Amino acid sequence: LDLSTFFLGRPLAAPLMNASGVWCNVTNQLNALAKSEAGAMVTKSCTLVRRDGNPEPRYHTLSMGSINSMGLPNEGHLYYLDYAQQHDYENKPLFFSVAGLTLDDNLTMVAQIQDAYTPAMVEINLSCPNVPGKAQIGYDFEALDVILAEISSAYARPFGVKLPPYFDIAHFDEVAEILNRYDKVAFVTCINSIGNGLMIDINSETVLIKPKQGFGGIGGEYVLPTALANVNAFYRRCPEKSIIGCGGVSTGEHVFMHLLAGASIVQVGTALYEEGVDIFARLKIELARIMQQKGYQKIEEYQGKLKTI
Ligand SMILES: O=C(O)c1[nH]c(=O)[nH]c(=O)c1I
Repeated sequence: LDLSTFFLGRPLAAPLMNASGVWCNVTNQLNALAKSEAGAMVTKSCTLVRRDGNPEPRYHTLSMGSINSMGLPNEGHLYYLDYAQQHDYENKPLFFSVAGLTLDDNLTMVAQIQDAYTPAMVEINLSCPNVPGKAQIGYDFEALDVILAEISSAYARPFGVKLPPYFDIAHFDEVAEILNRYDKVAFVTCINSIGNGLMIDINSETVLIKPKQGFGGIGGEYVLPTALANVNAFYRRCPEKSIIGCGGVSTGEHVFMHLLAGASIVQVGTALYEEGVDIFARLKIELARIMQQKGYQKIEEYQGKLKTI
């Protein structure tokens, strides 16, 4: 079965890629993604200069997902720009995740990316929940408007945004209204982890991760319903934009749900962290089997066609 599809006019062998932050911090991880069955790939969100991130333990596997407070550890934007310059874009598209600590840092980074004439597509991360003292831009609607205006005028090409999960219809309406003011925002990636969860070890009566008194972003099975809702909410509200789905994916059925909800590409985070890059081959087989059972030849036949009652 043919799992090929298109994203912003570029061909993808499969609608699957990593979630930023997972298996994409350093070159050997990125090379493994480039060699994997993923149809696209994205770099770890980067800052202007290299960061160690938060003290460890900062990631923990949970019964139905994960909790993390990595703290934006990354090699600095020039490291990923070097990687982008040597990437084989015929093999698969590369997305470049940017998470500047200030608006100026974001503008400096996108200017450097623009000057490098790299085919990589920029995903502005507006939803990192784990940098102490930094509120998520995605939850500050005025700051969201300002950063989109500033980047739209500084960066001449289409770009995307990585949003936090929203939980209120009024917020879907308000954020979509802001996004729709910016034609250059070509895609929206929903969702980032559900911020500032807490899990407890009852034997030691202790939290599981060291940073932020144990508070961290929640991923995995726990977030699937929230991820599907955010994908579908923005798919319905932003008809001119493409949606990248992220959250709760570990099987072909989850991929199918995200595609039905309106995603064009589906990202894998927690399950990729746990299983490794071979997960993409497994998800392709499982998705192909579901399509075969339903008599679908192409993804476009059902993509975004979720029925209501
Ligand atoms: O702690 C992190 O590095 C992190 N962790 C997340 O769960 N989402 C993010 O966007 C980031 I930048």
